[in-house]
Amino acid sequence: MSDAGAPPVQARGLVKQYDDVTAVAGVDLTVERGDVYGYLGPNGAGKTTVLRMLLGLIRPTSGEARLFGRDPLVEGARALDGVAGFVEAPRFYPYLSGRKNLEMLAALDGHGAAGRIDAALDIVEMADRQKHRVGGYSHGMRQRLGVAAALLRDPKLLLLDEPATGLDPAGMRDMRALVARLSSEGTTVLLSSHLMPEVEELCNRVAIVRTGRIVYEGDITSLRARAGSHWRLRTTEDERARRVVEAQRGITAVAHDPDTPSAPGALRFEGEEAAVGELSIALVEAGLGLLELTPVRATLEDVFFTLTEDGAAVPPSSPADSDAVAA
Ligand SMILES: Nc1ncnc2c1ncn2[C@@H]1O[C@H](COP(=O)(O)OP(=O)(O)OP(=O)(O)O)[C@@H](O)[C@H]1O
Repeated sequence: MSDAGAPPVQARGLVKQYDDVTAVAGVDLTVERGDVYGYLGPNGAGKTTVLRMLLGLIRPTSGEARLFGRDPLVEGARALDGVAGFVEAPRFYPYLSGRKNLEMLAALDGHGAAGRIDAALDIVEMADRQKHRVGGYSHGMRQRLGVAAALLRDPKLLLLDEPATGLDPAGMRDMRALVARLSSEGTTVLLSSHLMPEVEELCNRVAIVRTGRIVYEGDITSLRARAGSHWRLRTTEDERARRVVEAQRGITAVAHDPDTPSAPGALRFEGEEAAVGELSIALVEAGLGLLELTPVRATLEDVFFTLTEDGAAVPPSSPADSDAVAA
């Protein structure tokens, strides 16, 4: 049953097992109204599989998904009221024009979709190419036509699987502008991506996934705060500098700085600004010349790689249910 206040997307304990491959290993996910939610992970992390389960295209091995409170496996097409998007690349008849493809989709969809074709083509800036055969479209134009097809449903929720992947820089910029525009007009968006800069630019919330499991979920601002920072120091005398740094109150995690190969004696450490200020005085008082003392802030890209690369601390995968229904 639909619930007027239910979030656009809610998943609890989603698991998808393919023989010995756990594609999705227990995903909890809530997308609230107005979110642009990034489902971010490297290739093979299970992004497409999650989107397929959310749309009811495949059956989870265990767990459940709701769209506006409706279960796509129980309510079928009705659960997809107000929901649109594409999983992997959108597909069209290549020998028909973009417009003809949209007309066919609109005829299947009903609900006034035919009346929205012109507006949808305008929004994705494809009006001038609508009469051309899709077979001659660039990848970016096909992606935009995919979004136009989704807009025919007048969606309150858009699910987009890697919408900018494979696009050239201009195509990426156009796609990002399009998503930002749809969001500003009130559409909730869930998009998958393997590109942190894209998610950082577009999304207010993010789930970072690795081998089917969420390793971070929350808003981008908190993720940025978590990125942390350290300091880099170069002086005229490496060994003595290290002793002064290690003796300084408030300074921790002192180590050689591997990011400065041209200066093998460079140090890195952590500390509040006040302690670093005192350290700089102590260094000068010890007769050391300061060549560099720089705060180094980790980027979100760094955090993404730390969370998703092999060896990152992730709880072990739980065995998936055995009563799988093959999709
Ligand atoms: N139908 C299937 N049968 C067997 N294994 C599958 C199937 N679909 C996906 N997998 C496996 O599940 C894992 C997750 O795949 P999925 O396509 O969801 O990842 P993804 O994050 O979307 O990656 P990509 O960005 O490369 O598409 C992969 O190891 C994949 O090989």
